[in-house]
Amino acid sequence: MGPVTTIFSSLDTDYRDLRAKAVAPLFSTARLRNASLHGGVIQECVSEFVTQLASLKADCKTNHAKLDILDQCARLSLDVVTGYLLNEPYGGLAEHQQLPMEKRRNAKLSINPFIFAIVGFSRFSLLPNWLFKFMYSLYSRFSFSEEVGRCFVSMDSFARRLVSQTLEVDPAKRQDSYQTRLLAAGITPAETEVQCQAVVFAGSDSTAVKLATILFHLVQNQDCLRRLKEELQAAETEDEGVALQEQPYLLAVIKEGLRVGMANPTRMTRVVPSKGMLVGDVYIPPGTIVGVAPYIVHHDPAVFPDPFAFRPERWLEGGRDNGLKRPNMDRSLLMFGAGLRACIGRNLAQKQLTETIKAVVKSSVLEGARTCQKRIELVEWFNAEIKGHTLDIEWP
Ligand code: HEM
Repeated sequence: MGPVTTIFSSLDTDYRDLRAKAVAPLFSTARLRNASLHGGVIQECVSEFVTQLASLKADCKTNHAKLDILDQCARLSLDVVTGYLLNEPYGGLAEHQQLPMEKRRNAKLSINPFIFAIVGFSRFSLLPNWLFKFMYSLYSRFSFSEEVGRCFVSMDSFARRLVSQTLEVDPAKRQDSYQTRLLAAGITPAETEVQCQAVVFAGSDSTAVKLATILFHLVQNQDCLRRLKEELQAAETEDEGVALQEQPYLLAVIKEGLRVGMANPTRMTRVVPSKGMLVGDVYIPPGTIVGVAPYIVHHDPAVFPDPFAFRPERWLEGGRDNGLKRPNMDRSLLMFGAGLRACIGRNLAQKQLTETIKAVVKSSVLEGARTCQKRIELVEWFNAEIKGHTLDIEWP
């Protein structure tokens, strides 16, 4: 992000760890659970998302129109990440609410160009660094538009305002947040602003792509949708607060969605440390850049037969033992990366997915819908892009 090294881009372990450890408690399961209870920020965003989906559906049905679920998911993810981590939703869901229905249905989230600009330069990220820098400077020159500039300014002033509001409050009385924690760890306000922008990008796009992919497959597999609804209804009639392990089909749908959803399809790179390493009987010398690509391992037919099919049942075969853990298959799941540099936001992402899918399925809003394309096509960069930035569904 400009001259600032973020949690993502840092190669210096101490630099990265100071920042990542400062914000880690925000992703605890207890904190996330509270935010998903009635009145919590995640619950409020999800509930608004479902309400909007229902009214957009009614309008689409009357007017035989299509709805872009990717854009709806992008609005939700943006508000969940900002509302939960920065204590103020950016306003993705509220945007365009004042427009007449027809315009609202066709309007796209205004901050998209900020997200796409970052996704865009990730296409060069696997090049050697000197070539990346060259390509990036060319790309920035030719892809820059006034709209992109406006989005960066808007995101910049959002982050600046939140950080300066935090600084106005006595440190002992500050509300817990991403910015509060970074400032308390001694990070400068200027850097904190940039780290906040980076996490907005990190958390919004990937979660939106995964969620839209799951909804897309549920629309295409109305039997899955029915089975999920039955499971959720049965859980509701039992005790309040049924543990996720007691909803195996929901868990299986999410796992399968995370497997087939390609938010980061290309290889996660690592550098072989000073002693070198053995992979099987192959010695890889120190300093070699190695990597594994989720696209390859998630679609390995030896592990996942018929790998491009969305089949939550594959996680249930063999019973409900171990909370659906299937070591042979789990080992091939890399959607959040692996090791010390794995995704720090995975709990938040999974919570958003779980709560949203539950609420969408219970609302019946996707019943009878169909997708406007057979399959999802990607442009395969580090952050994959769904072709055309659109996933339309309709209710015939
Ligand atoms: C389904 C949604 C998400 C997916 C698929 C995803 C995926 C990833 C992947 C593949 C990496 C790189 C891991 C590696 O190199 O091993 C990563 C890193 C990261 N993610 Fe996520 N992510 C998601 C959601 C989030 C959210 C919600 C946040 C925060 C709000 C977040 C914050 C980060 C950060 C800060 C890193 C850098 C970690 C580091 O380099 O130390 N992500 N994510």
